[in-house]
Amino acid sequence: MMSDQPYVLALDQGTTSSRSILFDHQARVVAMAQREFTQHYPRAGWVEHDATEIWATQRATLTEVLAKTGVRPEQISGIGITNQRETTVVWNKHTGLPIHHAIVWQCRRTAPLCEQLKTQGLVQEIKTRTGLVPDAYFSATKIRWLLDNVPGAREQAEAGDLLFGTMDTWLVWKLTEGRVHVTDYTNASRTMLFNINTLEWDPLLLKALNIPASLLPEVKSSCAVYGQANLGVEVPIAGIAGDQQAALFGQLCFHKGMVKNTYGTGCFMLMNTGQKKVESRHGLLSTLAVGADGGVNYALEGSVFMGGAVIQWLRDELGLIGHSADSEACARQVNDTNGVYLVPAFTGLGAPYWDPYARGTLVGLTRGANRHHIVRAALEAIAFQSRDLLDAMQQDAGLRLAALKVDGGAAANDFLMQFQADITHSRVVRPKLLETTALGAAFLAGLATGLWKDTDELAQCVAVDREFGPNMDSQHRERHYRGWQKAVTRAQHWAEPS
Ligand SMILES: Nc1ncnc2c1ncn2[C@@H]1O[C@H](COP(=O)(O)OP(=O)(O)O)[C@@H](O)[C@H]1O
Ligand SMILES: O=P(O)(O)OC[C@H](O)CO
Repeated sequence: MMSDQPYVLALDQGTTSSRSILFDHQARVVAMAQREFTQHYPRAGWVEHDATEIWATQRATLTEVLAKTGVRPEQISGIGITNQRETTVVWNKHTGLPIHHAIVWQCRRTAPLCEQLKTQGLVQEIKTRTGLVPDAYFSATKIRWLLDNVPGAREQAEAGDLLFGTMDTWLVWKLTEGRVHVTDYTNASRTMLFNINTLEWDPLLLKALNIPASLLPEVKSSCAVYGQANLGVEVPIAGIAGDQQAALFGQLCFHKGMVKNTYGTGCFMLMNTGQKKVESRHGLLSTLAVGADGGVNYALEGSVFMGGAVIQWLRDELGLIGHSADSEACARQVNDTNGVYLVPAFTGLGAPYWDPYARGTLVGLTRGANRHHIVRAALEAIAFQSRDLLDAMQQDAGLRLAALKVDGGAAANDFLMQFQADITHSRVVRPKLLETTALGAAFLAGLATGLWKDTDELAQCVAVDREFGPNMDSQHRERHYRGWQKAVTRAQHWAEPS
């Protein structure tokens, strides 16, 4: 079989773009295609995507990759799907049409509903059952909002006519032409409706949020055949994982204590904690991940909402740079930030602060501050937020990390990576292939279909590009970090709860 089907196709459905990447048996990228799609901001703090446009862009990239390479669908052993997590779409199962735009993970519209959950005394129940904190970030309150606000939705849901999905579920539904309604454990664990102890949808939370169970997909392992995609011939969909868990797998963090940090739109640091769920005492989440055998492992996660997105903001809203990559040269024009700190709390602060009312703040400005200082402060902010996560993680796990594995688009920035090593006093290890999210999905699908036989074989496919060693004296490091912490206090609790 291997010689006839030497390829695996990863569909990476991200927050700002849909990508398809074709890998060969050595996990080399044969071809890649990418399409951006529209970000809708109907009100301050609200973010939506059109799921129909997402499907169109994803399908177009798939077609493009095959056309570019001349690879035929029958040569593909399997499809792996990885996706922006939590983003919620609800559709009618008869027409296949979404009832509303998808509500994106970044969207803050359900913050008041989360306040209600807190006053109902559900904080501890949510934490124990789902590993999460009541925050607008997760899918549960987004589903509830759709049922309460889209005319007729509640009645249709009660009648069993509606289906819910995160983007993995939506893509599988489309690829199988409405035959399969499924998700995997990692995506389910981000909904705030899934019990990560029993590995089942949680009846108490469904009741508390008034969400009919008939909306929910079947939950399966991340490494399994879910159904056949119709690409002219049938190709098995054989791997699904939320993008951060896929990156953890793609970075070969199958075992307890291994950590990766992804610098994409947001920053997401995950530590595999093996078969044991670790409950954080420092504002991190417990979530599901994928173990070496493709089965369920637990992870600690720190989620930062604004990572590379702050660089896009410098580019698109402030016009300080022409391209994201220009941020590096711009930051290197100056030796420091001249006392400037930027806290990019544009959609509140995620871990470890969980403050939906925090807002972006630029502090420490003096007459000498220029655009180079601000750009440098933005890059440093990405690393400071990651240090917040790493400190919390090391305290929760009771260990000191020797090395941080990094990936994602902004990990290409050498200035950022060096500053990350300096400010965390850790080695930072960057792989040759930064697309570890897609790689993780490809690995899962390749394992499920027998393209690769085990994780030892996967390890042969991954190579290090560069390591960054810490090079900042400890006094300077801690003084600078204290400056960041002070700046964070200025950003917190800024917006008025509505
Ligand atoms: N060289 C760079 N320096 C800093 N940021 C970068 C660089 N290249 C890309 N980025 C940022 O990384 C993000 C894109 O990374 P990517 O992993 O593709 O994100 P996502 O999967 O979340 O869409 C963008 O926010 C972009 O601004
Ligand atoms: O699409 P990304 O890479 O920004 O990832 C989004 C995360 O999955 C949100 O939890």
